[in-house]
Parts: sequence; C-alpha cells; structure tokens
Amino acid sequence: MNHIQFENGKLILLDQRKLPFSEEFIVCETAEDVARAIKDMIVRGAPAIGITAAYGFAMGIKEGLDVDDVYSLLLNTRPTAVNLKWALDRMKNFYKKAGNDYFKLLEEVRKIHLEDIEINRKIGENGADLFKSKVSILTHCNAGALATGDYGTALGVIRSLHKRGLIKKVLVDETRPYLQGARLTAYEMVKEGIPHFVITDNTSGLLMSRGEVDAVIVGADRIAKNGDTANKIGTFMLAVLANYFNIPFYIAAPVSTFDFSIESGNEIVIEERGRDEVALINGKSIIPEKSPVLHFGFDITPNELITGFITEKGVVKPPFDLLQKA
Ligand SMILES: CSC[C@@H](O)[C@@H](O)C(=O)COP(=O)(O)O
Repeated sequence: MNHIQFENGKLILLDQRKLPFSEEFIVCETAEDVARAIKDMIVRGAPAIGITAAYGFAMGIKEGLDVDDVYSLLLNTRPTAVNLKWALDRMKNFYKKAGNDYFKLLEEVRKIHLEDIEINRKIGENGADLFKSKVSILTHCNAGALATGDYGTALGVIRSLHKRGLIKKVLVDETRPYLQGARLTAYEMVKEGIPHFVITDNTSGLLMSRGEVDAVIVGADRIAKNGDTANKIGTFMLAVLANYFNIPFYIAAPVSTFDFSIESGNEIVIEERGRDEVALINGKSIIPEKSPVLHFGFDITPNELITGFITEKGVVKPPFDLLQKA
C-alpha cells in the first residue's frame, strides 16, 4: 500500500477521508502541512501518524524551524495515540546526535517506517500462531496497512491467518461515526480477497450469542503499564461482550504503543471531536438542530478484559517485563 510516500522533499499521503470511493493523494510541502494532515485525519491510525510525524519533523528541520517548535507543532495534532510522541521523541534524540543534517534525519525516518512494516509482519505471525483451525474474527476500526507503515496490526494477524488458509470470515464493525471499519478495513479486505462481512456496530452481541465469533482482535492507541488500553470508541463494549460470551479478546500492537510512563488507563487523554462527525451523514443532519452531541474518539478497555497482547516480541500479559528489555 503506497499510502505514505516521500519523494523530492515532499510527503505524499493517500487521503483516507476519500476512501473507498476514490484514491486521491495530498502533497505536504511543509511541517505545517503534515501537522494539518494528521489533525484532519487524511492519515490516521496510531503507527501511521507516528511515521507521518517523523517525516514532518525532518521537513521542519530542513525549513529551519526550531526543533522544539516543530516537535510541539506535530505532537499537538492528536492527543491519544502514543506512537506520535514515541516517533517524535526518537527523532528529537536522533537530532541531538546528528544535528540538522537533513539526509541523516531522513534516513532515520525511513528506518522507523521500514521497521514498522517488519514489526507488523512479526505481530501477524505471532497472532496467527494462536489459531490452529479456521476462525471467524471480529475487528473494530481500522488497524490495517492504512493505519501503519504497511500490513497492519490486527489486520496483520488477519492477513497472516488468511495466508495460512485459516480465515473463515472477518466481521468488520462499521465503526461509527468515522466509519474506519466500513470504509477502510472493508477496502483492505476487498483488496486482499479476504472473506468478510461489514456489520453495524450493534450486531456483535447477536453474532457472539450465535457462536459466530471465535475471537476479537483490535489495535490500540495507547496501552498503560497495567494493560488498560485506549482504542477506537466502542472497543470497550466489545470487550465486555466477549467476556460475557467467553470469547478471547486480543489487542495487537507494537511495543511503541505501550506507554510505560503511565500506571493505568485513567491517565490517558481521550480525544473529543466535533459535533458534525456525529450529527451529519453525507453532509445532511440526522439529529435535531438543538441537540448537542458527546463525541469521544476512544475508550479505555480495562486490562482484566484482555486475553493477551499480540506484539512483535510475542503474546504477552502485564507486567510487561519482556517488552521493556531492549
Ligand atoms: C494499528 S492502528 C490502532 C489504532 O490506532 C486504531 O485502532 C484506531 O483506533 C485508529 O483511530 P483513528 O481515530 O482512526 O486514528
């Protein structure tokens, strides 16, 4: 998937707001453009925004911006996904050693980008090892190639399972209101020829009660030291349902999504977004003009509802000692 490309000093991003109906690209020429692209969700998904911000950092330094200014410009775009801070911290530390040598900075960004793809393949294989027969997997939001450097985390596991001939079907939550599932995950499933059904967000209980779901696998935006996990709004409800029906519930995420500086999910800032995303469908209001909305982008799933964390270092549970070793 060529959704994040860097050519001749410009960052070219596939405009994910337009998918699946048109594949249009946006060209970012400055760090400011990159920050806007993250804020406006032209690119989204925790690892993908980290990679994008790292390109923006290198571009900002080339423009002659102050290092702290470019760091905070990019960091203040979206609050919940910790991969953004992880990538910017790595770039800032690298800058301290390499100085403003743009080509060296760019090399480091490409490293981050390629490493992420490699990590996702490992996550995919580690996750696929959990299953020995054909399974139906339910997923929420888009934790796919589009949300990462490529291949995906939760969808990485699904891709690896599919290669092994072990996917019966993927149940794709539409993921209101931004419809990352209906628009983006379904788009990836079609491209890969993976059998799937798009379902409304309120269908999972019925399917679980009928034995139609063997496991739930989703991505994450930030995982606290105790395993509490922030992911797309609606993830928590799925975890509660899965627990009720005794269905394994997995988080698939790279080590860069773990935030060992916070003890629990209470410390995670949850993004709140504008009214229009909830109130409008295709530009038309579906609610009374006077109704306000509550629109949280993410929720926190408590660690006790999570069967395991599928990472590039293996499938783990808290305490995450193994992940904290270099
Ligand atoms: C591998 S992506 C993991 C998460 O970032 C994903 O599940 C998610 O919640 C994305 O939210 P988004 O608001 O689309 O950026």
